[in-house]
Amino acid sequence: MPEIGVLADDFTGATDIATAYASRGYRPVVLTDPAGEAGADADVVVAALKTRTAPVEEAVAVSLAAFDRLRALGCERFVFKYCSTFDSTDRGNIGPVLDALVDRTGARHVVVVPAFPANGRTVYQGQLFVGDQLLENSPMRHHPLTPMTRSRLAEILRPQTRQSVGEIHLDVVRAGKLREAIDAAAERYLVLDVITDEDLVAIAEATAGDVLVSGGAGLALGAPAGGSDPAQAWEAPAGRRLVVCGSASARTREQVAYAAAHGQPMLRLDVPGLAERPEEVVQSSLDWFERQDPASAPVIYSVGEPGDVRSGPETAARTEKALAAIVSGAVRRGVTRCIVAGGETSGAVVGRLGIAALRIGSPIAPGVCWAEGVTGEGDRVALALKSGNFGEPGMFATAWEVLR
Ligand SMILES: Nc1ncnc2c1ncn2[C@@H]1O[C@H](COP(=O)(O)OP(=O)(O)O)[C@@H](O)[C@H]1O
Ligand SMILES: O=C(O)[C@@H](O)C(=O)COP(=O)(O)O
Repeated sequence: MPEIGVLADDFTGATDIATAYASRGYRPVVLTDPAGEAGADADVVVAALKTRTAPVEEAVAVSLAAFDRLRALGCERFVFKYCSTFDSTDRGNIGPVLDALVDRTGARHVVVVPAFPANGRTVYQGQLFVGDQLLENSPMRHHPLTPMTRSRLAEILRPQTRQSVGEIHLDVVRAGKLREAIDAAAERYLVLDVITDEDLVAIAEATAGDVLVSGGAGLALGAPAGGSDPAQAWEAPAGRRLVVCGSASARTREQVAYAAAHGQPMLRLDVPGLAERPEEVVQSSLDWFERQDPASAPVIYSVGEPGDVRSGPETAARTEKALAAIVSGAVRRGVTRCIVAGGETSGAVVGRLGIAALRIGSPIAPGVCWAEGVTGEGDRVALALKSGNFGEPGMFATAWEVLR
């Protein structure tokens, strides 16, 4: 029977926190279709949602439905997983989803912990840093869907919620009386400072009895050790490889540049062409893929440099749809192993493939792992759903090595 239910607001976030739980000795399963089955041995069930940029009402409805499903599966403690860079806007839905989950669970306090030190996300004096930069000065400032122009988390969250938001700073997190500080706080949501993994352990210990916590995969990294073998490698299906990138993030652009410099076949998706002739663009991309050396790992990407990002509300959705159609076509042409860069993009790809659940396999980098699913047509595929800003620059070439 699962104990922990996670609502992840995008698909890369879902495999990010699932791989963190696996590294702590838990047996997570990621449900990419809320109606999917968790399996008998899962102790953590992660519901992968595509709500990060959804309108508030839709995000709340989808999250509550997933919460009810997790509770029906037996989960008793819940994690609302959002991005380690707190991706949202004033009209964003982290606040409204939290409010709705508070109503459902009756939680008196909910911690807000996006920090993920291994990936450079830390919180100090309530401000989120990416490496040595404040969030607002980091490349997240230019994200096509959720540009982050402030760094103080309480200031980002307050306009989104009807609840009060406070902060608990590092000296208190480290003083050994964090539970008392949380209980004494007047505010409902509490932004916690975190600089190291030890701080995450202190937070996990202090909140072990909380019905609801919120944050990034760091919440799982601090969790007490579970009972199973962390190495859950499975045999990857034989077949062709493909990398698709719908992420405009700085790290993905570095990975694209690295792959190009190291001889991987590269195709830049014709994003402007999608407006007029989407099917033709998808078909010509698949024709290009078929012409590549079957032993290679071709890369199809939509942003090589920041100037490639096209504005317009339809462009992002069109690009996601095209990349999803390309992966689906490529799977029909023998692809069994695929890296997908970008959270929204990953949601579109997994949805199009008709995969209901993902089993977690070998870790690739902090926050990134191989995951296995079965498509609606019955094909077994290995996917690495990579957050835009995660992974080493060379991972499009090296990630395959950890796949058995
Ligand atoms: N050239 C482009 N112009 C405009 N939007 C794009 C372009 N390429 C990708 N996008 C969109 O940008 C969004 C990137 O979000 P996502 O896939 O979550 O990446 P990340 O993980 O970096 O946030 C997607 O909706 C994608 O379709
Ligand atoms: O917490 C994180 O940073 C990731 O798990 C995450 O949510 C990634 O989102 P994208 O960068 O949009 O892939």
